Amino acid sequence: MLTVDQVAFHYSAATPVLREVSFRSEGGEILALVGRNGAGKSTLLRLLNGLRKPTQGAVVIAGKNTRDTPPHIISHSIGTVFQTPEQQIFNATVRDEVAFGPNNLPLTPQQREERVVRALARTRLTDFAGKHPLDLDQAQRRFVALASVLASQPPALLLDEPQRGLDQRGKNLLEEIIREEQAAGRCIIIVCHDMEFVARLASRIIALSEGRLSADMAPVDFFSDAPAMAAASVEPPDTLRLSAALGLPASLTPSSFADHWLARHN
Ligand SMILES: Nc1ncnc2c1ncn2[C@@H]1O[C@H](COP(=O)(O)OP(=O)(O)OP(=O)(O)O)[C@@H](O)[C@H]1O
Repeated sequence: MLTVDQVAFHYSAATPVLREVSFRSEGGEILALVGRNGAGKSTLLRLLNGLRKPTQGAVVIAGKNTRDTPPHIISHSIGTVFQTPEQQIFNATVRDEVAFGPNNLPLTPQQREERVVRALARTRLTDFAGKHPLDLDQAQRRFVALASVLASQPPALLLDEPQRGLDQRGKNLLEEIIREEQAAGRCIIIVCHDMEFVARLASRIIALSEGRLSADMAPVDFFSDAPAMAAASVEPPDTLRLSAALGLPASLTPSSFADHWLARHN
């Protein structure tokens, strides 16, 4: 469904930002894109959603090569929630914002309505449908941006620091929605600096270091690999540190830590 093949990119000829980046996803998985500031994560997102074209190599999403497909067509295959929701919200009501995607798809009025109602319900925005999105708080605006992407039902989702600014309830809701999208077979790519969130959710970690792919690993392997973490400037989540300190098998979540602990003491 998603192929990134030997991609290189530079904004100016002198400084390559991405080099020889390749990975694939068939969907039904959550890819966490990690790396230090300036490693090229946001640039890679812009290549994935077609806002930028690779200098070399190819990005192909749901059979469409971004090189010869306009971004508004690519957006039917890969929906983006930007780091700052204000970057993408432009309608005067939450409902219109969420309806924008479905209104541009070949759907019946009833199908459009169903998608909007469902996306509003999933993001707990039903009661705010008539409000101006910019009258909502920061966390709700993030969910407006997410709802508008969900309503279009693209096969792939790009989420840039989606958990930022959310309280625990918001993070739980976000996690629930991301897992549902994964279960529906979509490919979800999350740029994230929060390693607790990554450890809980990701099925794969794609790490960038100075514009190169430095790791494409399962989280449990990545968080047990000190050189891989150092290259991406990443610290392991607390449960991993604790399990390492106690000589227990690597645990990505408190519940798996508890299982290993109880297994040792029973
Ligand atoms: N529009 C641009 N024009 C020129 N250089 C840019 C532009 N955007 C980013 N860069 C440069 O490209 C490199 C990669 O930046 P990018 O924003 O992709 O990294 P990042 O991994 O997303 O960083 P962060 O975690 O801080 O968001 C950096 O050196 C940055 O200064």
